[in-house]
Amino acid sequence: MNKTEIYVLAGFLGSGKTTLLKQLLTEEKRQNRKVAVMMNELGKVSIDSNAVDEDIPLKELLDGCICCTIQDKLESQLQELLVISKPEVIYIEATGAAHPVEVLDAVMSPLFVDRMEMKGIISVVDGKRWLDRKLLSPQVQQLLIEQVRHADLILLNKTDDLSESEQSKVTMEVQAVNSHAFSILTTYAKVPMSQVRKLSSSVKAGQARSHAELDLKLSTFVYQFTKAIEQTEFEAFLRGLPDTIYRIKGYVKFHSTTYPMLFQYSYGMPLFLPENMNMPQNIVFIGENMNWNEIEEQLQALEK
Ligand SMILES: Nc1nc2c(ncn2[C@@H]2O[C@H](COP(=O)(O)OP(=O)(O)OP(=O)(O)O)[C@@H](O)[C@H]2O)c(=O)[nH]1
Repeated sequence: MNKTEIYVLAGFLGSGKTTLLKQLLTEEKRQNRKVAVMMNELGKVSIDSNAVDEDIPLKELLDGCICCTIQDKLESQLQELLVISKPEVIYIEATGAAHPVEVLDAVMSPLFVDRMEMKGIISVVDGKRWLDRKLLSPQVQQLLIEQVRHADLILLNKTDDLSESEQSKVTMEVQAVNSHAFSILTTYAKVPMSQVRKLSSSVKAGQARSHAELDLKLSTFVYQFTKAIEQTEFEAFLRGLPDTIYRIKGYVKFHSTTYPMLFQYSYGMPLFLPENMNMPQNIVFIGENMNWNEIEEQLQALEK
């Protein structure tokens, strides 16, 4: 099964996400790739959807943020795209108010995570707004920083509004917040497609890297259980996890249960909910500075 590549376009209101989306769609079309788009806007009516040509499957999530109020809707629409349209790539434009960890969380559903390859988060930064960020409320400043901190590729956009010294200042400040992501100065979000294709933020079981290698940034890891495991051993595994794991969710089958249980874990708190049918035993992890290889070994040990 060919997996669909997923890219999340993040960045504050007005930074240039839709402008970027248009560039990417033009380039994908030129390369004859099958594309789909999901757009999330906070208002009741779509403003940016005319940026997408009619022949591209488009799902719109209006009047709510994908990271909170309309997560279920996102799940069903994404599943429909993955199962019916089966594009080679899906671009998801998040609202400017979305936190990257929560967007990843909303997108990586254990029900169909094996159909997709999370390629990464591309954050667009409005250079002037970044330099003037002290004028914004502390919450908004924090959001701007989080959107940069968790990105896999950063576009320092609207450079036509910046002097050369301001461009260097934005570059230095952004790299100080996130030195792992490639950052690039752009006007009208013109980014070389080769930079976009290079991204890869997910790790799948069996693909883990060398032992010492940490994923220094935010990354995701997917494991598929093939057997039932012992609940007490799983709970002991959870207690030993580092606090840089923000989220785990998925379906886990225990020796004591007939069907896999829905399992949710955020910021250290586990929750188990019984299911009454067989679910794919995928489990999704989202964390930062993680050696997923170690986690994979511990999970394999639970299955022995
Ligand atoms: N001067 C200048 N304007 C730009 C640049 N990139 C985008 N814009 C303009 O900035 C405005 C906002 O761009 P969008 O791409 O709509 O930004 P967005 O992040 O999608 O905005 P929201 O959907 O409101 O969050 C538009 O008028 C763009 O034409 C740039 O590099 N320079």
